[in-house]
Amino acid sequence: MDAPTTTSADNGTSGGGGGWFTPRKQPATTPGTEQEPTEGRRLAAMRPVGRTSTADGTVPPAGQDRDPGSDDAHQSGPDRPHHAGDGAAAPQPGAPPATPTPEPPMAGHIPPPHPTPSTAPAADQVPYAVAQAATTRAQAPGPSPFAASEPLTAPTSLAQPTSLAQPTSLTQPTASDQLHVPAQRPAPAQPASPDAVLIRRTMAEVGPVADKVTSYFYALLFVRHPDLRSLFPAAMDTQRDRLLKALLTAAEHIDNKPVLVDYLQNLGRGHRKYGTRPEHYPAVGECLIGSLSKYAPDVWSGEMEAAWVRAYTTISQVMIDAAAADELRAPAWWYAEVVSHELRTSDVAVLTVRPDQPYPFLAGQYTSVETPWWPRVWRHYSFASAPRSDGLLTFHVKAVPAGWVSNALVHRARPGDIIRLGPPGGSMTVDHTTDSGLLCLGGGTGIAPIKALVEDVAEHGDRRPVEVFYGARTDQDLYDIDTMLRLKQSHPWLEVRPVVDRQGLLQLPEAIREYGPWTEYDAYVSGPPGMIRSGVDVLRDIGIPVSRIRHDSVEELVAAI
Ligand SMILES: NC(=O)C1=CN([C@@H]2O[C@H](COP(=O)(O)OP(=O)(O)OC[C@H]3O[C@@H](n4cnc5c(N)ncnc54)[C@H](O)[C@@H]3O)[C@@H](O)[C@H]2O)C=CC1
Repeated sequence: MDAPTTTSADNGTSGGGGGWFTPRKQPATTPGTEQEPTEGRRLAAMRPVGRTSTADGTVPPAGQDRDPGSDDAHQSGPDRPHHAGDGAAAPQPGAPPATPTPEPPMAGHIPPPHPTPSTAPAADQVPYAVAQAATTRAQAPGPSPFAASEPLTAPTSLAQPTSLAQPTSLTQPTASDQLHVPAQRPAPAQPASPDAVLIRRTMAEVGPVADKVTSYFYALLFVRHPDLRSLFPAAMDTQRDRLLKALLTAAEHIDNKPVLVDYLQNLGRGHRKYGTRPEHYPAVGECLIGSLSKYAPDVWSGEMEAAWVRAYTTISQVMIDAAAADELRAPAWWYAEVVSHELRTSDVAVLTVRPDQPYPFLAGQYTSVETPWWPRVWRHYSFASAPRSDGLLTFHVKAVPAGWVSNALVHRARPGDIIRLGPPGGSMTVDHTTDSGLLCLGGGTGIAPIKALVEDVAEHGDRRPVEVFYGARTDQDLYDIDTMLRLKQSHPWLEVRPVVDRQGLLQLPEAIREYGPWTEYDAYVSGPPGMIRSGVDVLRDIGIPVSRIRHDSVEELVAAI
């Protein structure tokens, strides 16, 4: 994600407010308690997780604590890439938002405030299945293999409304923080509900003017609720529409409850790090309705608005419930100190950090990262190792053109710097209930989570065959090949095959055709969006059912710019 970002709404809040929606359940904490009050204490109390301190209090090089195959132990080797990027032109900290002045809000558009949670439309509108899931989930990320059947990728771009009945292509960009879950679940083959029909009608109408809708939405939000501005990055140009896209994506999938609940719960949990509170949701809902009604005047009606209110109420409630449940078991974010920074190539660095509190995650997952140089700008990166006894976390970061976070992490970060981490996400994890082989495709820095998966299999002692195809553009770009070959030497069940592009004649996915058969393998694909797309195509073509193909959300990769 960051590593796959999973798409992530690198920013966001929810909120806007008209009062027509009242959260059913309020978290126990009061506004702000997650953030400022604890921040100073946590920074002051930064402590090692596991055994990382030496007798003199210094932190030893991360590699000293790792097993032979760790990134930290690795040396040499060319290297390379990472993530899709960090964004557009780097903004100046504190730069004003690129939002236009909104036209006067439409008077009387938002229904009057609803006073009590119990009578709020939300409570009644949340389907049982959704409500139940919202209260029973939010536990550990879980190994949740998600079987990928058709990539029901979220819809995406405002300009391209999609149908649940028609799995969208992997090319669809989406938004949100943990949007990758929906991309890999099957869509129910049932007729769209009346609300879904209305919502899609709106989407089709606003699609051609998506940019205007986005600009207006944020302008409205910040003008009406200036207090929410501080929850967003100073420069909004590259991520201003992620929140809106996430909401629209969710609304469009309002019929697909299993996918929607997973997605929204991740979204709700992920929004804790932005400081999002339940009371922010009505503000966002009001501005969402205001924006849509303004730009879809020909189809907008009371019936249409009611459908959106119901959808948003459901969406909000699931997010709020997930965040509240998460509050009981995990911090909104973790501070982490950089303890090791190794430049593998001119643009790829391997960073190891020590979180201030234990950080539970599963091999194959990713997290979001915020640097001190770009406040509130978050990017996703995969964990490059399975969970370690010393609690350290390693990331592979490639500095991409105009990438704020990636360039900061590669070229600016040094041991001692403090970054923040969001919660773990992603379902590209090993299913330990089977003994199927693993066919892994890692392109560029996409090798990071693949390495974690290999370590995970090794730690379980499964002895399952694991075949890794490691693709790169040049020999120098195989920055972690030494590590992978060391792992291979230690584990007879592991095969590692570097695949260097032959002037574009042979790219990673195609190389697997020369080996096999792979029909008994579970497949894992990690790398740039184009590689994931073609990788999934090749895997299906050689007979691996889509339900056995796992990858992070392409949308997140795209969003991780
Ligand atoms: N840093 C991290 O933790 C993770 C990063 N990623 C993603 O991995 C990507 C890595 O970027 P780079 O290192 O620059 O990789 P890259 O662009 O150099 O590509 C690596 C290899 O992937 C294959 N490939 C690339 N594009 C392809 C296409 N369209 N079709 C078929 N094969 C293709 C080629 O074999 C290429 O050599 C980024 O998009 C990043 O978001 C994914 C997971 C984790």
